[in-house]
Amino acid sequence: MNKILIYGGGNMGLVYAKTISEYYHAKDHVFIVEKREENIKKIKSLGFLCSNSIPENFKSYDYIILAVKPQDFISIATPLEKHIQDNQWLISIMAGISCELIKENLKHKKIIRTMPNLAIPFKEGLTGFYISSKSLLTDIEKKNILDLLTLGGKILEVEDENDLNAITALSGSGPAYFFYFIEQLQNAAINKGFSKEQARMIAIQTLKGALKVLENSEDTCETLIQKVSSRGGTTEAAFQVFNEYNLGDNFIQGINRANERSEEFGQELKNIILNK
Ligand SMILES: NC(=O)C1=CN([C@@H]2O[C@H](COP(=O)(O)OP(=O)(O)OC[C@H]3O[C@@H](n4cnc5c(N)ncnc54)[C@H](OP(=O)(O)O)[C@@H]3O)[C@@H](O)[C@H]2O)C=CC1
Ligand SMILES: O=C(O)[C@@H]1CCC=N1
Repeated sequence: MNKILIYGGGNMGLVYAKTISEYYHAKDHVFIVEKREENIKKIKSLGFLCSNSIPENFKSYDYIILAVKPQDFISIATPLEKHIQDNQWLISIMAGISCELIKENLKHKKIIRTMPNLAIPFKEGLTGFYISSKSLLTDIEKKNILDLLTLGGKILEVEDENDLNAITALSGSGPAYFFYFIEQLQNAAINKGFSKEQARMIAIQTLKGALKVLENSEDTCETLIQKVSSRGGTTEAAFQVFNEYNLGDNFIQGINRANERSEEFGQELKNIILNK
């Protein structure tokens, strides 16, 4: 059984701790390094090993998941550089931080950069990943890492690391886009007099139904939209308004901005390092 240390016990760090421990039916091979006192208390109350600094037996951990915010990477670089062992693989989930930047700051080559999403605990996540220094990865290590990433759902390897910025904007941030649209449907239902519970049920069931249709169909989304739209009917009327406001184009612009934001993280971190 592999031992895994998670640096950063916030939303995603905890998601990984829970997912890994549920899979192994054990918690004692997961260690979380977290700085926030209230988080440490919560993590310990869930039965995980946790402290605000690297544990004495750090060497015994096979994989180190970097789960702090991109701008906090620099705060973990110094302690990690001191302790990191040649055999340990780093699995970063930080948006926008390149393997090169991690390599330079930790003087360590074994890095997998990944981009998961919030659906990992339900095994319906999508994790894009890029392997830096592939030649250093043994078959057994590759299997272990892919097994670990697959615990959360589907995986997608990219050969060009820049594609991870796009994955971040698409499926990393993606759940939030859908929550936004669902919220609008809920708000519309509430405005029409339905209770909050009814509005939530209407929105969720409509989404589930649409997803089922899509998954079980070979039609494109465009064809499916046509199938819902009776000529001169309500759906067509809604789409006339959506098109008038360029909803689709605006949505894509938002995704493009998220992609740029992911690219910016790396540059911002470089500036922080330069000004230190
Ligand atoms: N949320 C999501 O859906 C996704 C997030 N990601 C990536 O995952 C990473 C984590 O995101 P998320 O979990 O949302 O962020 P959180 O802020 O919830 O979690 C990060 C945690 O790390 C702590 N931390 C910061 N610096 C240190 C340090 N030096 N030592 C120990 N702990 C530290 C933070 O404390 P404090 O708050 O006090 O700074 C915080 O509790 C990010 O890099 C993000 O890009 C990737 C995919 C999806
Ligand atoms: O919003 C963010 O920056 C992170 C990366 C993808 C999802 N959450």
